[in-house]
Amino acid sequence: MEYIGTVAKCIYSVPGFTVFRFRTSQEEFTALGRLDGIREGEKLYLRGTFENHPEFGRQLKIESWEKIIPTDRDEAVELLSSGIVKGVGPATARKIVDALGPGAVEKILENPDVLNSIKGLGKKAPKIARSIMETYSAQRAVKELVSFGMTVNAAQKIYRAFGRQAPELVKLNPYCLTEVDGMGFLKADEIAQKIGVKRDSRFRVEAGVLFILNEALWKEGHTYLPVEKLLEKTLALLNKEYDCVTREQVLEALNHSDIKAHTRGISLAWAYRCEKDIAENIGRLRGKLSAIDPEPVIACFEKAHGITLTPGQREAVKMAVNSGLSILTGGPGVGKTATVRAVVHVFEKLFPGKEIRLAAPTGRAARRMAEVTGKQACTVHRLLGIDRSGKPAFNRNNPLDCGLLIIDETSMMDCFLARNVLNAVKKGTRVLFVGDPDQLPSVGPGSVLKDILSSSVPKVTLTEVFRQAAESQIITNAHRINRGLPLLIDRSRTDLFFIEKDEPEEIARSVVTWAAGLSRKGEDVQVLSPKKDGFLGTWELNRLIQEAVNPAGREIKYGNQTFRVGDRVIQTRNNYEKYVFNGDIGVIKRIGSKVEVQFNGDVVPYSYDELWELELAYCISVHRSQGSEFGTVIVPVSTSHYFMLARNLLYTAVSRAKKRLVLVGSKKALAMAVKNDSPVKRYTMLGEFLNFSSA
Ligand SMILES: Nc1ncnc2c1ncn2[C@@H]1O[C@H](COP(=O)(O)OP(=O)(O)OP(=O)(O)O)[C@@H](O)[C@H]1O
Repeated sequence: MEYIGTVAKCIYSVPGFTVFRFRTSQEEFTALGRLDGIREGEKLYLRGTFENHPEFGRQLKIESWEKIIPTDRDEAVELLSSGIVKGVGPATARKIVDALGPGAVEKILENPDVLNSIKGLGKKAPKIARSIMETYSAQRAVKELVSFGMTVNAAQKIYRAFGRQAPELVKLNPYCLTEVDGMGFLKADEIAQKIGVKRDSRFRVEAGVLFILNEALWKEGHTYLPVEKLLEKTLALLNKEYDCVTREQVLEALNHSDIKAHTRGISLAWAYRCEKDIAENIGRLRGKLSAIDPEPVIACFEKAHGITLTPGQREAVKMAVNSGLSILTGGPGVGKTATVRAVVHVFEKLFPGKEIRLAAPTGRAARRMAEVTGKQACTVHRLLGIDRSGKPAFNRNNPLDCGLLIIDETSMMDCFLARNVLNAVKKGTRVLFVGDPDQLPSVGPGSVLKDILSSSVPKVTLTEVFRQAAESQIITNAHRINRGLPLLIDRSRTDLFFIEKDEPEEIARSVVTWAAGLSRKGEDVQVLSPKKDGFLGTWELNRLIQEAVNPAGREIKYGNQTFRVGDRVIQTRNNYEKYVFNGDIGVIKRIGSKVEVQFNGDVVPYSYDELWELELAYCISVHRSQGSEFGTVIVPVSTSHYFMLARNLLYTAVSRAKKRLVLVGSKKALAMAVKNDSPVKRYTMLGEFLNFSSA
């Protein structure tokens, strides 16, 4: 349906999205869509379809729109005197239209100098011209960008990023589009071809190299690629359709300021710098700070807690209180937490008055740390005071004021977070990293914990599983998996179940029955899947479990997901404005003009346009579950995701379960996963930087 009318009232507006009342000669209604820079009183052409919103009723969802340039005298006067130019009222507006005719606005757009010929406008002339240009420039730029072959949405996004010069910039180098959120190389390349950029242009080759390095960084965690690998991937990308780019051209493109060539290969310059910073910080912080014998204080701790620390735990306490930087590692149930408690106790006695800070990369891990140590713990983001723009308040110039900093779940720290943490530590502070290197690597780039472990930084690895922990079949089997041994299950006990099913459909049905049954009882239950797609992937299992546990109620559709009040959801990116982070799990409390999600007490509103940040969380990926523990964990194990069946994946999934683990699948798949110990190697520089600096 198409409509022409005027904007009667703006109701809600954020960049790229506006809700307003629209008045045509027949009726007035609410319209909403991806509009920018519209004002009350403006005349618009709208095309869209009416839909019925559960709360706001009938409203027009705009598919395309245009500001109409007035062509009759009254409309031209109305526009010019509508307030778009300060100080221009009806009299001046009439003067302009009298002089330039009913098409005055179009004439000004074509040649702003026409205003100079009108007597009495004086200094107002350039101001009027600028306002008119601005009013219509977005539309003109968007139109031109659309003519390059992009969608209106994409064109608006690009206009917001580059402003009025967007079409010129895109014509000059369409690969500048890769700087715009959500506009990768492939899209830019498509546009470049449409506007006739040569396939072997330097811009294209450079953009191709940067694309491959970014993909390697963000999708596979590599902070560099060996030259041959980079060449192979870049040439495959650029010569996919036609053989047009040579090896030499790619090598030449490596002389780009954003690219760093080094002994091992090629990095993005800033990623290289990041690992270098980590190594420099470690060099700055490491070393012996004291030579205290903590034994007498350890004895007090043992008396107070009624336990005797093992030799490994004693060594770890001694190491932590005397070293600038040290690492404590080990699998589940080996006494890491008890050691952390001892370190805190001993440090408090040895250095009274010095502050101790505890933190972990995720909210759930931080809460667990606080529970088990009885001390306050926070997320690393909060520790560093990371602000809305992602910048930390604590850094090299404004370091944290504490004597001891303990970070748990360090296997989850990617190189950017690790750099930020270490930047914020002043010399003299003792830093203890605690983690399990056999867990999956961090979601983000790098292999920080493993790389530091490969250096000569002081470390203690605990291996003995304590009696209490050994009583748990979950813990003993986690260790068996880690050692490549088959699972041992005592069916008379209730903490570990293996439900044997072969077909993916059967597995899915059983997973849903278990998940729905336990969550109806109010238990803390989490399904973990190795992948997103397919019958046993997170998308499909979420849909099935939602159907079983929350089939009806107030809902909102976004993409291929339906969110309902009561649904469990997960945040999928760090949002510093909302202070909600990748991996935080919440529950939808209300769906109105905003979707309100409760994360541990805080209710956070999401506008429709922000719903892409959320996913249903009845089932989440094993990667996302890192650093969290759940009462019951249910894991489908099928040969249908055989390529993902790696030992560290199963180990991570299993060790997320606190009280009960339910494995559903085939024995063959389970055996394959346990056997497959060839985790994909990440190409990182940190190990080399550290070994070089300590050599
Ligand atoms: N020295 C000790 N003597 C006796 N029991 C101990 C000792 N150290 C730890 N424990 C007990 O062993 C169990 C496991 O210890 P802890 O929770 O510290 O392990 P963890 O490595 O932190 O495990 P997870 O990573 O699974 O949390 C706990 O019940 C703890 O109280």
